[in-house]
Amino acid sequence: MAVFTHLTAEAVRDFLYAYDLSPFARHEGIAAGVENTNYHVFTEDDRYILTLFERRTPTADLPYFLAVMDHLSAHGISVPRPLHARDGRSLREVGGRPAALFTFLEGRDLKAPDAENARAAGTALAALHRAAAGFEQTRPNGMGPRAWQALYDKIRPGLDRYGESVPNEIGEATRRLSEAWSAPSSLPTGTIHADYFPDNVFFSRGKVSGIIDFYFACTDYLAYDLAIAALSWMPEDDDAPAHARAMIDGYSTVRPLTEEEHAALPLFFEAAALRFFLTRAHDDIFRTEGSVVTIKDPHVYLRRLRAARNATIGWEDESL
Ligand SMILES: Nc1ncnc2c1ncn2[C@@H]1O[C@H](COP(=O)(O)OP(=O)(O)O)[C@@H](O)[C@H]1O
Ligand SMILES: N[C@@H](CCOP(=O)(O)O)C(=O)O
Repeated sequence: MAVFTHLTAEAVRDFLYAYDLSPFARHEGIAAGVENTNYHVFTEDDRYILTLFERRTPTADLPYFLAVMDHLSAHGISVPRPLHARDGRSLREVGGRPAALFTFLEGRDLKAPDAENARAAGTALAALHRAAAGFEQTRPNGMGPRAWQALYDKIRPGLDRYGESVPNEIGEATRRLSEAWSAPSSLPTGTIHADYFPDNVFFSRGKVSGIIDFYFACTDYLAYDLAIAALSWMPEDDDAPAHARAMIDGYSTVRPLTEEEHAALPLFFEAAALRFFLTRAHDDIFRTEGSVVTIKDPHVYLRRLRAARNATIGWEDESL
C-alpha cells in the first residue's frame, strides 16, 4: 500500500472497540502497495491488518470484495479473512474512509521468484478458480475495455513522455483489443483475482502460504487471469518466458485449459500488458504529492505489449 490516510493510535483503539478482541497495543503503516492504506495492528496477543479503502477502490463494490474473501477462506484458500464486528458487520469506517480488519497471513511475497515459484503460484491460482466456482455473486471487470478507453483518453496528452509514437500506438492497441474482447466467445468465465502479481502471493518454506489484494476481483475469463499471472511473474527486466510457461504448466495440473483457452492466450497477454501499462502510466503521470507511494514502472508493460503483439516473447512455443 501506501499511507494515504494517517491514523492516530487513539483512532485505531476506538475502531477496535467494535470487535471482540484483546486490547490494542500499537499500529504501524505499511509502505508496500499502491491502492489502499494498510496498517499492521497489534493487540496484546495477536496481530491483524487494517485496510482503509481509498478512492480508486469503488466503495459500492466493497461488500463484493469482502464476500469473495469470506467465500475463499471458507473454502480452504489462504486469503485475508475479514473480521466481523459484534454487530456482524465487516465493513466499517475509520479516518473518514471505509475500512475492514483482516486476519494476518504468514509468509512473504518473493522479490525475485524463480520459475518453480511461478509453477507453485500457477497451481494455487487454479485452486482459487476452482474454489470460487461456487461463489454466486458477480461483478463486471472494472479494468476491462471500457476502463482502458477512459484511462487512455485521460492520459493521452502525457503519453509522449514514453516516446513520440506511443500515444497513437496505445490508442490503436486499445481499439483493437477492445474489439477482439467483445467478439462472441464461449471461453470459461468465473471469479478472477485480476491482479495476481508476485507481490500479492505470499510464500513460506517454498510453498504458497497466502494470496492477498482482492480489490480488482471480478467476473471474467479465467484464462485472462492466468495471462495476467503468467505475464507478471516474469522478472521485470527480462521477458524470457520460462516463468510464464511454468505458471501455465502449474495451473494446468489443477485446471487443464481448453483448446479455445490456449488459442486465446496471445490476445489475453496483450490485453494484460495494455491494462497494466495504462494504470502504471496513469499513476506516473498523475503523481499524488505527499503520499508514501511507490510508482511502478510503466515501461515494463509497454515493452511486454510490443513483445506480445509481435509474438517475440516466446508464447508461440509449443509447451504453451
Ligand atoms: N492479510 C495480510 N497479512 C499479512 N500482510 C498483509 C495482509 N494484507 C496486506 N498485507 C501487507 O500489506 C501490503 C500491501 O497490501 P496490498 O493489498 O497489496 O495493498 P494495496 O491494495 O495498496 O496494493 C502487502 O504487501 C503486505 O505486506
Ligand atoms: N499490480 C499492479 C498494480 C496494483 O498494485 P498492487 O500493489 O495492488 O498489487 C501493477 O503492478 O501495476
